Amino acid sequence: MKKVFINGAEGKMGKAIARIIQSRPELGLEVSIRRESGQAVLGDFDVVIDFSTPQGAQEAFSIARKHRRPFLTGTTNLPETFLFQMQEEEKIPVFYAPNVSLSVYFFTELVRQAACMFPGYEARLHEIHHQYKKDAPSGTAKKLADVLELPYENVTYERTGEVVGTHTASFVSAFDEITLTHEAKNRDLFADSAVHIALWLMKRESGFYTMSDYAKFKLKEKRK
Ligand SMILES: NC(=O)C1=CN([C@@H]2O[C@H](COP(=O)(O)OP(=O)(O)OC[C@H]3O[C@@H](n4cnc5c(N)ncnc54)[C@H](O)[C@@H]3O)[C@@H](O)[C@H]2O)C=CC1
Ligand SMILES: O=C(O)C1=N[C@H](C(=O)O)C[C@H](O)C1
Repeated sequence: MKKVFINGAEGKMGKAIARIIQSRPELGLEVSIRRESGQAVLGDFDVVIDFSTPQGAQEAFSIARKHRRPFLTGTTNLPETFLFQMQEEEKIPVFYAPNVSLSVYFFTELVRQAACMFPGYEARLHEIHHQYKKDAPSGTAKKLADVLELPYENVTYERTGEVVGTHTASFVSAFDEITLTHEAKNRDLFADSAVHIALWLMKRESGFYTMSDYAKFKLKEKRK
């Protein structure tokens, strides 16, 4: 059994990840550490999965480096300096994605292609999330804004109810409008993917990995 250290363990994502690990023994994983803010880490672990806060992610990264264990974070709104630090990492495998879902990765590629297909159209982005979400716009919306070369200030957003996460890219002209929407219906979309990425990350060399690396691996695996 491989031991998983969940950082932000009592949060919405932390709990969903623990539930998936516990309900699927065939994955060969067990939760060995559940860390919340300020807690010391006692015990052994093979991989760190972090969904917490920017501060929590940086603490967990330091712990992963100290113990030389792979580190996966999906925490959003991370400072540029920390993103740079992760990108430069040479001691351990590190994975970061503002959205760990493969379907969102391919949705982002669709949006990239649509932007090429509709030059001269005005690109717009709108996202909707649950009332508890701390950052805005979402990490996913910022990634989509980068793809569309839109300033983050132009992204519109709503915070309401229990919405898991909806992202809409529109291409607008005076005569028509093309709309692409990804709607996450359940947080397990992210939690299940995070668990599979962690399994994959444990087999990687030291260095920095993103969804693009993971998607390439999955596509190759499918072709076999
Ligand atoms: N990359 C992705 O696919 C996804 C990313 N997220 C991101 O994950 C993060 C967490 O999301 P949720 O679980 O919804 O939030 P949440 O607020 O439900 O959970 C965060 C947890 O982190 C804990 N925490 C706070 N400071 C900490 C510290 N210093 N060390 C360890 N734990 C600490 C909190 O007590 C809480 O239990 C957010 O940044 C969110 O945007 C969420 C869903 C998917
Ligand atoms: O906080 C959330 O819930 C989510 N955060 C991520 C983001 O900021 O893009 C991903 C997902 O949309 C859910």
